Amino acid sequence: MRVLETVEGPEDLKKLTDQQLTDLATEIRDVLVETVTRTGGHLGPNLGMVEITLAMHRVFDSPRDRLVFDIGHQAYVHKLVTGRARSFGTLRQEGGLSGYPSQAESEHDIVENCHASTALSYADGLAKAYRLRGENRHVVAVIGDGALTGGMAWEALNNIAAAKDLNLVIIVNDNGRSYSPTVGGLATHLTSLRTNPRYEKILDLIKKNLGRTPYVGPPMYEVLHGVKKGLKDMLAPQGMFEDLGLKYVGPVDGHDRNALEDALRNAKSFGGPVIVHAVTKKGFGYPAAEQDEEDNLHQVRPLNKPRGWTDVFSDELVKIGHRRPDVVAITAAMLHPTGLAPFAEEFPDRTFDVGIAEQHAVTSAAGLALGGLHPVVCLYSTFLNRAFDQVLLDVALHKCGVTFVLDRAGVTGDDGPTHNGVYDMSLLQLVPGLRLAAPRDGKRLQELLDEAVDVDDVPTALRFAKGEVFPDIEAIDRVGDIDVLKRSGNDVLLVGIGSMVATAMDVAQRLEAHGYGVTVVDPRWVKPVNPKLVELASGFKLVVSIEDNGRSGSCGDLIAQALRDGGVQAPFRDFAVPQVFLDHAKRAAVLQEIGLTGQEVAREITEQLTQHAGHAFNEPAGGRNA
Ligand SMILES: Cc1ncc(C[n+]2csc(CCOP(=O)(O)OP(=O)(O)O)c2C)c(N)n1
Ligand SMILES: CC(=O)[C@@H](O)[C@H](O)COP(=O)(O)O
Ligand SMILES: [Mg+2]
Repeated sequence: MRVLETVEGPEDLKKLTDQQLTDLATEIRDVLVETVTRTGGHLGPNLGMVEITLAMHRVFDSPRDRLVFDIGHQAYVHKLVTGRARSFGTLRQEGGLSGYPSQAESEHDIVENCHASTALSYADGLAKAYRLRGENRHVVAVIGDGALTGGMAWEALNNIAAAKDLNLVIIVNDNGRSYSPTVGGLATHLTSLRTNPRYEKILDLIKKNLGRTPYVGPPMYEVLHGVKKGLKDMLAPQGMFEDLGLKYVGPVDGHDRNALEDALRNAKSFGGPVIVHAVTKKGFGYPAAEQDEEDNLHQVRPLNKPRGWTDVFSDELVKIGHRRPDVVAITAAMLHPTGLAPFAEEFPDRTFDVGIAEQHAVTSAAGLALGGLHPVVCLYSTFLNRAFDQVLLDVALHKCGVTFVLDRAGVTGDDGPTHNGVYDMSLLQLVPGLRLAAPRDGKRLQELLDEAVDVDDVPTALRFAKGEVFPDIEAIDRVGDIDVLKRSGNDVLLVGIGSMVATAMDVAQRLEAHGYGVTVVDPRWVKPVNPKLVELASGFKLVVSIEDNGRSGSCGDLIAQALRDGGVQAPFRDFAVPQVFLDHAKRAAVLQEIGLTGQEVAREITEQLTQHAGHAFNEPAGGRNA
């Protein structure tokens, strides 16, 4: 029987011998590789978290002690040792285990958000709550070196450093990488802490001569740690964490479970906030992941992926880069996944990776624009959420010609509710002056990107879906900036937005089969609403919009407003994403679930038309029948 099969929960870990724990770590790595290469998910990060997770669960008592994982993509081992080994094969599948912590799955899971740099703030709050409630419980936060480049982490550290009596242990999982090499002064500093050669040599000397320090409790550890610390202070720069007033333990070999347990026990007994700096290797124990210089195994994806929206963007931006020396690109630690690597290859001096720091990325872009350049800020749609104020007041207020390229917009699916890019059009429609485009296919993405970078007096934004780019849908006519894609009559005007234009064409076919005359248009620039769209709408019995954005504050809202303001009498109906957190599943399954399919939309429109057959629709112009 495998050791893993004997582990139903953390208590079982505490009974295992050293050899059994070593065997367990091997078994866990085998399960991770076998499962994640099949289901997709975060292989590299979790291979690096095996020993840290085992040590955490052996030293602390989850769920009484709370374990918080930053981003949460590194919690697979935690799931395996908290009763979910048997269901681990359902990882990221519809109805199966989430790829992130989930309160519904286990009492051991508490933080589900996988937007980076939040763990220390959650932990700060939890530790304060336990202190105020008089509960003697520890909080352990695991944060990666990448997530530590996020500003929110430093807001939390600033508070934690001043709170000497918080039972809080922060494990910095330092593997030197995020979704690309971790950047900035922090990365350099962490490197200096972990790789001072003289310090390392003397450290090895101590380890060899003193052997493995038997666990003799804090006194001996303090003595040895003092010796090590003295060496480090003498040989390595004073750690910034200690400069902040935080107790710092490390660097600890993040794959030496015994050393980790010693460090965590010492931290646990300290009675105040402690940073344990664990040095790990992303992908540890699986050579393909260890040598993964482009982080392709950070998130395992299908091999030989078809040409995607990201590829189209990536190629077009390089072309623009050649003809426009003022165009520069910014990424927030996502150089490869946002397709900026080719641009960085061609124009290394015009590519800025700011770390996981979207707020800084946006306002730095404002600075670049004010300095006479045209920045292209490349983010996943969902990560723009945290930089809304910067878009509004740092960019748009100053009428900066910044172009935002929002990849993974719309329902993305597998990564669950915190990765669906269904808020960007709602947020951006609030921004005065900002122009927003939603390309329906690769050719329009190229066109609209070229148009966007030519706008220098207001911000522009493009948003497109995750995955394979859609086949080009050519226009049969153009009304102003609006592409007319189909024209068979004036019963229904279908306004398709971006990636949902293909769905609108499907709806049109289904309606025509019921004898209705349908016109399908793609506005291309969805904000501001094109006045020509209002003119066009006045000649129809029903106006419908279909989009892959949240319904609240949707493009549909904007169109409804424009129709009302334009005095259009035709009733209006918008189809969008309902205001709920959507569980993880494939994109198509999620769209089916929320009724955002050609079949369902056509059914609802036919029902409405049938109900009102022959009558003047009783809804006021721009009214919402949905
Ligand atoms: C706000 C935000 N921006 C970007 C991401 C995308 N993302 C997911 S994992 C990751 C890298 C995290 O690096 P690190 O914290 O060092 O953890 P590691 O994967 O190295 O274990 C990034 C950038 C995110 N989750 N949240
Ligand atoms: C960047 C990030 O958060 C990923 O780790 C997440 O899983 C999204 O993955 P894709 O890059 O495949 O959209
Ligand atoms: Mg990292």
